[in-house]
Amino acid sequence: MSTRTPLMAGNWKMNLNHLEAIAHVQKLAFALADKDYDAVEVAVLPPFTDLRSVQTLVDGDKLKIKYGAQDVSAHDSGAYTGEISGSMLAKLKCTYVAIGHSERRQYHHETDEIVNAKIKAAYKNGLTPILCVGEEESVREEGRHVAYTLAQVDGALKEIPAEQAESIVIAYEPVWAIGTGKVCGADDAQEVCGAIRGRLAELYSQELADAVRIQYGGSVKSGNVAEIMAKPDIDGALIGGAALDADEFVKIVRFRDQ
Ligand SMILES: O=C(CO)COP(=O)(O)O
Repeated sequence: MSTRTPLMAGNWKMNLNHLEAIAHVQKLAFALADKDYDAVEVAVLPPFTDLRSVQTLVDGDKLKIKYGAQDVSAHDSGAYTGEISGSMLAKLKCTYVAIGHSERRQYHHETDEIVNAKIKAAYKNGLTPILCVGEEESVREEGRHVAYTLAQVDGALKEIPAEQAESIVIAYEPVWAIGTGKVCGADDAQEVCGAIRGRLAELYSQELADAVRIQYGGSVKSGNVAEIMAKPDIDGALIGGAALDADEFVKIVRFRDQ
């Protein structure tokens, strides 16, 4: 029986301004009870411009909800126009930072080397990375999805010591299932999440692999989350569209009731 606490994280992507963010987090805080947080860790990943407002709300009302960013610069500081450093996120008391989301890989040409550098920047600043991996549809059609995803894991974790890697969260998000309504079958998701855990055992140790949380992401909704969460190597979900609806996100957090 796993002792891993499930992590349900809402990736808002480029949605909700800071005023909408406050209203949304207040709704979540109102709906979620202490027993929800005992069963599940709940996090939101708003746009950078919302983080200060979310921090003020979470700190002021002592909310149990965690928050983090959707990306971080690989650099410490300096002439990097438009970038946000790990120390800036740490100053806002972010817990998490998503790294290597497929939309960053696709639209911003982030390679495994860049992802690796960003993971190092996150750990340097005490942030917990949510490393996103997953294959495009063509790769799955060719039956190379496991090898492809494991190569992304290898690249991202290069030179990351066990003392750091033991806290990482890995989100398996098959690109073809993101925002498409095409959810990956629970067995297919388990296949890759199980393989990721196996790779962590090879790279580090079985003990470390057993401690790391592996999420599934891609068209997760209240109607499919229970089936996905029933799989032994899936420890939570990274939720896009459905996380923008507070009622739906709360239902996902309460996946055991679905
Ligand atoms: O990319 C995702 C979360 O990071 C998933 O997005 P959807 O839940 O909208 O498919």
